[in-house]
Amino acid sequence: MITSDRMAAVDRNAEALCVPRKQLMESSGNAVARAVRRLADAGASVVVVAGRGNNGGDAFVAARFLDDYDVSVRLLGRPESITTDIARENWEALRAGEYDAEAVTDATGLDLGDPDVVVDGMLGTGVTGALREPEATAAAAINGLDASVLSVDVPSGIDADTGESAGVAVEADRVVTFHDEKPGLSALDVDVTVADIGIPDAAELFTGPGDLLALGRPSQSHKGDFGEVLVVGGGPYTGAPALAAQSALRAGADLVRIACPGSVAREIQGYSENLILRPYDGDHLASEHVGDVLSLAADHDVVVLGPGLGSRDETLAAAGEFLDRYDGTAVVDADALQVVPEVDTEATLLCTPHQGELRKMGGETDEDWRTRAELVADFAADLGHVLLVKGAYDVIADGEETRVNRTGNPGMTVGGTGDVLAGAAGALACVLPPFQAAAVAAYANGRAGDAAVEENGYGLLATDLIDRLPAALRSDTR
Ligand SMILES: NC(=O)C1=CN([C@@H]2O[C@H](COP(=O)(O)OP(=O)(O)OC[C@H]3O[C@@H](n4cnc5c(N)ncnc54)[C@H](O)[C@@H]3O)[C@@H](O)[C@H]2O)[C@@H](O)CC1
Ligand SMILES: [K+]
Repeated sequence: MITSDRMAAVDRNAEALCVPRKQLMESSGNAVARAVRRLADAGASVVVVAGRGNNGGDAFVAARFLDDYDVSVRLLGRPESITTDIARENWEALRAGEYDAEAVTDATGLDLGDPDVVVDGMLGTGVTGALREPEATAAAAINGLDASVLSVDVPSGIDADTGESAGVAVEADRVVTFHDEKPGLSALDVDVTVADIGIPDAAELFTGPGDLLALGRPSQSHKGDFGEVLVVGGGPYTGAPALAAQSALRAGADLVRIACPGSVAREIQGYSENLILRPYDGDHLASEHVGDVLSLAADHDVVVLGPGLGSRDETLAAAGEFLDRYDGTAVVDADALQVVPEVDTEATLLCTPHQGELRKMGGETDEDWRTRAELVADFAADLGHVLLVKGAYDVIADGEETRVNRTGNPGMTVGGTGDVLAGAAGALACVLPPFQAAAVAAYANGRAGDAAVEENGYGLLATDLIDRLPAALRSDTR
């Protein structure tokens, strides 16, 4: 099963893995043509009704693989309004090849005749809301025929994720869907063929630019939409919570506060005017602070617990008590990680251990990343939390899904990069589910590190990563 959003991400990842979209479209169209061959013999009459998006593009390709059929293609709308280059190029191929391919601008002019087969390539995963004109009239016309109706990817008008339609929809006899089942199709009473279109497994297993699409920022965004993060850290180390906080801001959080000992607050006060401090007395986290930190945490979307906390017994005990009583979302990093296996919490945790910390948590690791991915997935399932295990290949697992991140470089073993990753994960967990937030955080953090090394060579500083996170989080940057 794959959702439309995930399919778009995988499609983009495939492109980044040297399998361009136009090749996917060619494979999709070819799969549709093969389905027509199973429905009717050569010479049969086929009408292809195409929309202006890539669903239509697939249908144009299918027509090219049916030269021994009596095929006519009807584009709903003007050719100039075709929304993608790859669909337009496939339209132009039909026109250049003098296929029977015409554009109709209103469905009243759409005369489908009495074909043996109709290929419904009007709309696929790009549909939003009830079918508008001319698609609505065209769908009704298609439903009125006694032809075999074959829908491309999804019956037009049906939401691929829910199987529902907001109005009229094509009643298909058969659907050829691509790459993987769509959740909404199993709800329909229709024969579904899942066609392999050559998307490498790597496009799903490895993080890539497609994973950033989920971050699309709605234009009309308001302050507070992108979340408020509370960093709970500092103790023997003062820089770590500041790095995590600045990273959370750069990764898109609207506001970040740091709950830290007074001794730490005095140190980092001058670091940056972007940091809002909530000091508690003393020089390390202890159980008497837990109540206040919990009520502070309640006013934030995500907590980042751990940077620079140190590993005094009473600090670890306090971290454990905080997690026992906290029921929100928390990124747990550094010294706080070791208490996670003991806590029994309602909280949603996103743990970011390196391999040494993973072992201290009771997990197993392995030099080979494939073996490591399996071990981490099993441990995540046992823990019941999301794990992001840092390494040359980062492994992200929640017990159901596993993803591997290949961005990053040896220069990133310098101190502080873990705090930057934790802060970025905290900001992303405000706007994404924790597993996705972890995958995107690993991908962007490594990408920022690669950009830093590309520009300055090795000798990377954690602050170099922070400055490069915004670019690393944009799916349009190369
Ligand atoms: N994502 C992938 O991996 C692949 C996708 N492919 C095809 O690409 C399709 C998705 O293409 P697109 O994203 O371009 O979207 P679609 O082609 O599904 O539809 C987008 C077009 O329909 C219009 N539209 C949206 N809602 C409408 C409504 N309610 N009434 C009338 N018109 C409406 C939009 O304005 C846009 O022009 C998939 O269904 C599949 O057929 C394939 O090429 C293979 C690979
Ligand atoms: K369709």
